[in-house]
Formats: sequence, C-alpha cells, structure tokens
Amino acid sequence: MDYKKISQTFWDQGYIIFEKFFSDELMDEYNNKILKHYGLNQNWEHTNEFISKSAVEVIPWFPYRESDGGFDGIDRHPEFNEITDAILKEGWENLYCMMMFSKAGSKGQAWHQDCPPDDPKKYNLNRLVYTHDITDETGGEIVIMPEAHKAGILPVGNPHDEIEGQLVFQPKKGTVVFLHGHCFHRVKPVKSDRVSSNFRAVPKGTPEDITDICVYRNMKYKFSTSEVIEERV
Ligand SMILES: O=C(O)CCC(=O)C(=O)O
Ligand SMILES: [Fe+2]
Repeated sequence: MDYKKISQTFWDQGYIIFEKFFSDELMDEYNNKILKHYGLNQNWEHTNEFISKSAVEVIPWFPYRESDGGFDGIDRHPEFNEITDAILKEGWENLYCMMMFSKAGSKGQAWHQDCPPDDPKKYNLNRLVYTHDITDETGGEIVIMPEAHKAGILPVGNPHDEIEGQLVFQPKKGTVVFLHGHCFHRVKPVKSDRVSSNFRAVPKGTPEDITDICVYRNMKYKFSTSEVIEERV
C-alpha cells in the first residue's frame, strides 16, 4: 500500500474508501453477531424530540463498553491500523467502537458533522466498516460532501436536502470508509434493515467527549444530556 498517497487523498478529499477490504467470512460472522445483539434488544435509545428534529433513526451499540467487544478482527487488523497511522501521523487512539442499526423504513441520518468544526485540529476520524452490501434494494446509501472538512460549519438548511457536489456511495460488504468528522455526511432513507459499524479514532490528546455535540443543519445536539443546545435558523 502507498501510505503517502492514501494520506494525501484523505486530506484532500476528507475521506478515502477501500472496497472489500475485509473478507466476506469475517463480515458474515460480524453481521450475524450484530443482528443477534439487536434481535435481543431493539429499543430506540434516543428521545422522540431528537428523532423527529434531526431526522436520525439509529440504534447505537458500543460492544467494547457494554460487553466484551468481540470485533478484534477489525479493531486489531494491522493494515486497517497502519492506514490510520498514515492519516493521523502525529499519533492516535481509539475513541470507541459503535454499531448502528436502522430499521427498514426509517429515515437514515440527516446531514451532519460528528463534532463542531470550531477548531480544525479537534476532530474524530470515522472508520466505517460495512458488514453487508448497501444496494438500491437496501437503501441507506452514505452521502459525502467532498472536501467539506475544510469548509467550516455545515450550512443551515433542510436536514436531508441534496447539496450540490455531494457524492452517493453504496459500500459493499467488507468496505471501509475513512471519513473526517468535520466532513458533511448523511445516510439516505433505509429500505431494509441496515447495519453499519464505526471504529472511531481520534488524534492523540483529543477530548474523549469530542463527538458529544453533533452539528445538524437545523440544530446542534448534545447526546449526553439529550438536549438541543442550539437551534440553527
Ligand atoms: O452508517 C453510516 O454509513 C454513517 C454513520 C455515521 O454518520 C457515523 O458513524 O458518524
Ligand atoms: Fe456521522
């Protein structure tokens, strides 16, 4: 792998995608494990106000916090972490591993930045891993605004409206998307049950609560207190 080129591409675009990076066998095993978890516990974890305002309908699960992990085939994968080394040159640490489940017929996720872009040096790195194919049939495409990690704050507007220049991706099983937390992104409406996973990393020294406040086009939302902390109009 040309790590220098990978890093350059990431920092130019705000994201970089590796198709079918992980094996089908590993992805099938993990997808089943994730579905089994949600089969046992399919409760909405967010408040109704959050769901209706933000147009996000996702049930998160933190397997390394809530149970004994079990996804080291990704978390400890040498090349996966070497790419991370190349992108976050000054050193990094794991933030958390989050599984996300969206029911068939749910809205997906509105445009957002995972954390406020006030300080360009304070951000999270998403390492999104798709354990099943995203297709026309499943919906739930990820939409990314290239180079938006350099664009400051997400413009005010309708939560799901298209933005000129956006790119729509249908990651297949085993694909990894490295995505800067300040880069605008969203998830299109979900037609069949959708699973995605995020092995979030941060540059060394980044506060642990970096993703507590999420920026949407109509508000800033604080997860720890379930509050809209700013209406954006
Ligand atoms: O599920 C996805 O494809 C994207 C999720 C997302 O926005 C995130 O993990 O920050
Ligand atoms: Fe996100």
